[in-house]
Amino acid sequence: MKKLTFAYESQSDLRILNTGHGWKVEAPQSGSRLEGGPLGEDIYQLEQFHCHWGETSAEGSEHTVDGRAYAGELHLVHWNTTKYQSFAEAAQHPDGLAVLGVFFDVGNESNDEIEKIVSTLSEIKFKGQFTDIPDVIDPTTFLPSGLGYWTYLGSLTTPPCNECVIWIVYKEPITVTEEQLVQFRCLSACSGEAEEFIVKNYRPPQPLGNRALRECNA
Ligand SMILES: NS(=O)(=O)c1c(F)c(F)c(S(=O)(=O)CCO)c(N[C@H]2CCc3ccccc32)c1F
Ligand SMILES: [Zn+2]
Repeated sequence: MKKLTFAYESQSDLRILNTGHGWKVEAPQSGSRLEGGPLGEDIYQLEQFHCHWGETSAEGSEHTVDGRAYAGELHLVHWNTTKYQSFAEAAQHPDGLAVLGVFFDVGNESNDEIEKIVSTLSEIKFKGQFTDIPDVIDPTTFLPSGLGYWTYLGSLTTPPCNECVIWIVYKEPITVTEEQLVQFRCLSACSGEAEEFIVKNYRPPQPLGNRALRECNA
């Protein structure tokens, strides 16, 4: 496969939302582009990013490697702007979306970019709340140093689970702290006073079936 190439811009004025299933950062009309690798000749534009976690650090990722789960997984969701006019249209086609997955390992040093997200979570405790992220976010800082990845054709892991995703999962995890994951788990799934914490929001891996998995050791 050709090398995966990023043209990621630092993003300011990003909005973070509590979806009731977790947090997501919207980057509409972002100038951040992804191409190459398994993406053929098309250009994919960053639409949003979010992440998945578990109630303990023994679980939380939506992919496992030889059966091993990681403490969480960041997803950078892109859509094919070469072929389709909107995200919604792209989500109806097998080559519509490209989602970059980055595993979280728990370690001692907190991830500064994730800290910019964590510092806003107290303002979006309840479902439906949103706030602006004051800092500038550079999505490339979420990526591990080693850019080897696995890729396969799969689906959204959230309803409607359209089979429209070219998954690109990095082999090397990034490090976050237990405290950062604890903050994720303090988000509430409800909009009202009732507090039902989003302690886990990952979908367990599904059978690979006859899907072909390819890898690139960048
Ligand atoms: N793991 S995943 O990458 O499959 C995945 C999610 F897991 C997830 F939670 C979300 S969401 O937007 O936070 C909640 C559902 O809309 C999306 N959002 C996608 C799905 C629908 C939609 C519509 C507009 C923009 C992004 C998305 C998602 F692509
Ligand atoms: Zn996801």
